[in-house]
Amino acid sequence: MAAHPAATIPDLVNCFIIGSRKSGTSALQYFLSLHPQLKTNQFEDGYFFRDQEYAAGLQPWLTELPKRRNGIQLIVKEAEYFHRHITAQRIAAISNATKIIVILRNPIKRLLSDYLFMRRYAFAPNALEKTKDFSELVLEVNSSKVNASWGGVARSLYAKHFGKWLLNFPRKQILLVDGDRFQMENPAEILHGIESFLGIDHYLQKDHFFLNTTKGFYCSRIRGCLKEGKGHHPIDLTPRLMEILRTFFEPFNQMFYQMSGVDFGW
Ligand SMILES: Nc1ncnc2c1ncn2[C@@H]1O[C@H](COP(=O)(O)OS(=O)(=O)O)[C@@H](OP(=O)(O)O)[C@H]1O
Repeated sequence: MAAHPAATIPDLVNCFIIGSRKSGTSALQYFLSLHPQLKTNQFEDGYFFRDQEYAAGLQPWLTELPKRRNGIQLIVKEAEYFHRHITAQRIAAISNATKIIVILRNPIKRLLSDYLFMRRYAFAPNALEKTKDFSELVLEVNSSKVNASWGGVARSLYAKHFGKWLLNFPRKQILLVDGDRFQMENPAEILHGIESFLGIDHYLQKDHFFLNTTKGFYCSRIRGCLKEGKGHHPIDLTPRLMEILRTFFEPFNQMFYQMSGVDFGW
């Protein structure tokens, strides 16, 4: 296990929302931040997988986080942690009592969202997503074989990533959230379950939220919707490509259901 300048601090952060990327992590964090017993990070900094920052110790990282007061829990959201395997080991080494929330969406929908996000916002001008169509990236050249070496596909192989977290955290310390349901329904019921998981008061109610029909997403009545940039119109895939992707992901999904004990029905 990686050495770290800090001693183990059992409840350094009460809970991490670790991903997966493009599954609704921001909405989950935003809605939870309405709870008076929760504080959350403002920026995602990838601290636990960035070797240089991690080696510098906890103090600089901690100063960026909200201060915890009695009775207030700290939740840190970093959508990249789920598939960055070193993170599980490093968090467990420092803060092994911390709880973990994983929100997951249908892996094909997640992959599409990931692609569209990179196409719009990737910093690197030579990012493949900027110049290539989805179908060019997702299949190997002149083939109907899925290109599993493309990061977008790899990030949707949930069994592979979840296994690393199970090696480092007891299953009961990890809560799985259905990101498709979270997006489509009033989020209050799922948030109720999260309040129970965290051991905090049941505060968030259905009437804290409303469906913004223009955006097609639930928003907070008091604080409004998530910032622009969240919520893309999906692209249509041909039935053939859809079938190739379904067949490809099926065994990984089944493996994930077995490992987690939850059948998401993807
Ligand atoms: N209430 C609400 N408002 C806006 N968006 C919502 C909401 N609930 C779920 N979602 C879905 O969240 C998707 C973005 O996921 P993340 O926040 O995890 O993305 S990120 O990895 O942090 O960039 C985003 O995906 P895209 O639609 O592809 O942008 C949404 O589908």
